[in-house]
Amino acid sequence: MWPPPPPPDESELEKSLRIQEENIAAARSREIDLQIESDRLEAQKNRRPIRILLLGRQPFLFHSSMSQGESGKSTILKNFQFHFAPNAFKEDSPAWRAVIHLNLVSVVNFILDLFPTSSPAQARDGRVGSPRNGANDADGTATDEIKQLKMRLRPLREVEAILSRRLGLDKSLSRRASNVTLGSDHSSSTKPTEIVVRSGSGWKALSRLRGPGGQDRINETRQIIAACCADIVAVWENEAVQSVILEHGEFQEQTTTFFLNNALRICQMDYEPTIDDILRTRLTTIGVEEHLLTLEGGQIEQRNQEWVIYDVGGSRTQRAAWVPYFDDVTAIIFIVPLSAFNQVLDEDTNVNRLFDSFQLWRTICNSKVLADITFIIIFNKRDLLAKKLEAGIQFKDIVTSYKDKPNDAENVSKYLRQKFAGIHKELSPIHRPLFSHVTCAIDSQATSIVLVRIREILLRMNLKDTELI
Ligand SMILES: Nc1nc2c(ncn2[C@@H]2O[C@H](COP(=O)(O)OP(=O)(O)OP(=O)(O)O)[C@@H](O)[C@H]2O)c(=O)[nH]1
Ligand SMILES: [Mg+2]
Repeated sequence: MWPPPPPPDESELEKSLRIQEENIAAARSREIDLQIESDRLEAQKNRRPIRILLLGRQPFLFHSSMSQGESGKSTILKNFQFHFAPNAFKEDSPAWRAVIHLNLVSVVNFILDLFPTSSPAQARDGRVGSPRNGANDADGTATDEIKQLKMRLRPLREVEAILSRRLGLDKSLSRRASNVTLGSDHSSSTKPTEIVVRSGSGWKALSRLRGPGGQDRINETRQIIAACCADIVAVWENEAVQSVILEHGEFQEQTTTFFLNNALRICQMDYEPTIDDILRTRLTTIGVEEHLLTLEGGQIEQRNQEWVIYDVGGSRTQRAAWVPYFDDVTAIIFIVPLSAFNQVLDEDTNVNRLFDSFQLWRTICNSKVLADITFIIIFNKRDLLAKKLEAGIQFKDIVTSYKDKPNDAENVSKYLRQKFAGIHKELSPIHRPLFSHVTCAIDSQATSIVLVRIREILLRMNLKDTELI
């Protein structure tokens, strides 16, 4: 017990000396406490942030066809933010709402553009069509219902323009097949706009800005979308639209159909994006994006730990840009889209995407600069792999070494894990660990289990690096 009780026969002088000593000791103790606290804060400040490089394939943006959904780097990043920094993630909600609205509106505009109000032949001759209700005319002109919807939904053009501007959308990179119609060459592209944002453009902050009329204009778009709700739903439910969509398998794969299926909810004035909605957004970023994440939960030693996550472009032309980021990273998370096994590269249609991932993985494993770095592989898009295999696509037709193993997602994932682990082992002169996980990044619940494991690995590696263990 401090201070100890006074001796029973203490004189006045002894008492005053004792109190003086006790005060000095108490002040000293306070000083020590303050020093400990300040050392702790200093250590925290100097604590090395965990640096993570997210690698995987990225689209090659200057190809004439629309790029397909990629490995899911940004989706994994969103999962990290949602699980480990939920408050900061929530603050971005208005920005995500704008992106979701833009995803929805651009796909609606795209669909409407597929139906010309007059056929190309009529447009040439100046003839007026005689469309039938309920189905698309044989010559590709819009039906009466679609014509009316097109007219009523005209304000969505302005909404798309406003949202694109507010989000800093890069027009020179975003391609849209607005001149593609069913009456003309619809085989060339039936995919909606690819929304492209240049890295570092601070789009989240931009969409929140209260610049001259900034927030007002965003609110205006929300009102227009709410007013158009019934017509947007009608477009999606229209028979002619559905038959066009069904015809084109590629469109089916687009996550944008998710927003159309949920249009009624998303178009409400009081709509707040859910995590599922946010994980489905499609926002292609080119260049290197740096994201700072301050852990909000976890164990005491993990709290306020800073993570810097680099989302790095993966197309062949962008790979030289990676090199400066290799320095000083704690870990590389390499993302392989499992479903890409039967797709080719946009930039070279002779190269299968899966084989390109093998090649890329070889390069990374071979790199001397990366010799001491922790490697984590995420095999993503398990759901889409399962869908393709269930639809009858044979994995062994593309990867012949698979031979007669069962054509299901579990066995194919296992096989690919072994393949990638084999390359890693072959290219590691001395033993180094490899952590691999299979995910479906749009399933936040299931992904959280993987992320918690990754966090443990990263913290362990970081402590080892700073020689604390
Ligand atoms: N079905 C399914 N879709 C996914 C999965 N992971 C990501 N997606 C979707 O795939 C699309 C592309 O994902 P992104 O995370 O943007 O891919 P990325 O690697 O960042 O792509 P780029 O930035 O273009 O290189 C998004 O619309 C995601 O919602 C998954 O596991 N399953
Ligand atoms: Mg991305």
